[in-house]
Amino acid sequence: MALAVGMRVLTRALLRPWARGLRAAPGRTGPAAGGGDGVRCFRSPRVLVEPDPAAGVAVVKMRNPPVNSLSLEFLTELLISLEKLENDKTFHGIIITSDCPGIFSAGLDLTEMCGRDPEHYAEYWKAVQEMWLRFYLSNLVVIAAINGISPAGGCLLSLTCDYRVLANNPKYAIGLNETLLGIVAPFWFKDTLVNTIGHRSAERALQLGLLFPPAEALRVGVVDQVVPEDQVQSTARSVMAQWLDIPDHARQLTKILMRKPTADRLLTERDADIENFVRFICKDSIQKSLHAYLEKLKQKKG
Ligand SMILES: CC/C=C\C/C=C\C/C=C\CCC/C=C/C(=O)SCCNC(=O)CCNC(=O)[C@H](O)C(C)(C)COP(=O)(O)OP(=O)(O)OC[C@H]1O[C@@H](n2cnc3c(N)ncnc32)[C@H](O)[C@@H]1OP(=O)(O)O
Repeated sequence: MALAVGMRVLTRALLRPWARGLRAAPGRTGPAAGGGDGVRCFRSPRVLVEPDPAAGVAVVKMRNPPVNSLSLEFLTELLISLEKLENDKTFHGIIITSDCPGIFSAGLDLTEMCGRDPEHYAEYWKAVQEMWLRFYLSNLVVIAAINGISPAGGCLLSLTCDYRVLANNPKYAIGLNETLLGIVAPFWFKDTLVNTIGHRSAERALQLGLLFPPAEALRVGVVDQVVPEDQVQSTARSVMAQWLDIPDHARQLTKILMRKPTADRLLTERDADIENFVRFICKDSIQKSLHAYLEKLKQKKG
């Protein structure tokens, strides 16, 4: 009993620095509907939360069609959903997955980084940082059930999770492919990849902008498991059950021990990182290449 209380105090002390200033901004979430068992179901236009209170797990489905690009509004809704689940003692784990067929997330929303003013770029980048910090340091067990392609920011979101299950579909690929767009993955994207697959593999993947198909993703360690498409959700559920078997305080403290130095680096350089991003993204050459890339995506259909 005394040990459990001591652990709770220690956990709070360790988590406190991240709790401050990391609250999600108010957004357009819909009213929470009371479930029959007293557990709240969260709804918002772009995030569907399916709670399983008996298991202590919620499935968070991203539905920002057509490609789950991480727009400012979508990021805000994701953060609010995460915060609500973290604040509800019923939940110990979340599974993040996509409601858009064939696409986990197309990454950062290119329209947020193209043709806007510096204030907008700063606001957007702060939201991207927030997404990374909040998911990376979440006290919940977070498992990615990756049921579609997951480039760049989509891969980053997966990398913040504790475990990644990828559907074995040759059309799907995952990786930080920023260099292919003529942009540079920021240091905290890089650090997260290095922490996951090691320095040498990360260097090669980042320089070449590699998007790994399932077998390669598993071999290099970008994902932990590749399973048939129809088993992605059930596999995520059974992995979650294993993780939830571990005493929560011990697991949470270990997660923080492992991730704190990486998160601290961004926390101490957060404003400078925003300034760097704004300077970089405002460059004519970068704007031109992002614009051309967006046009190419649009013309692909026609
Ligand atoms: C020294 C260093 C100093 C400083 C560094 C400082 C800062 C660093 C600076 C920048 C870092 C930025 C990091 C960026 C991270 C990112 O995530 S960038 C985004 C990367 N994503 C991609 O490249 C994916 C692009 N999309 C696709 O490849 C395809 O859309 C798809 C494979 C995901 C899906 O293909 P389809 O199903 O065929 O769908 P369509 O291609 O037809 O797309 C439908 C629709 O959606 C629009 N769209 C697609 N992706 C995005 C996106 N990421 N953002 C916004 N919009 C997107 C696409 O244009 C189509 O639009 P419409 O034609 O329907 O209008």
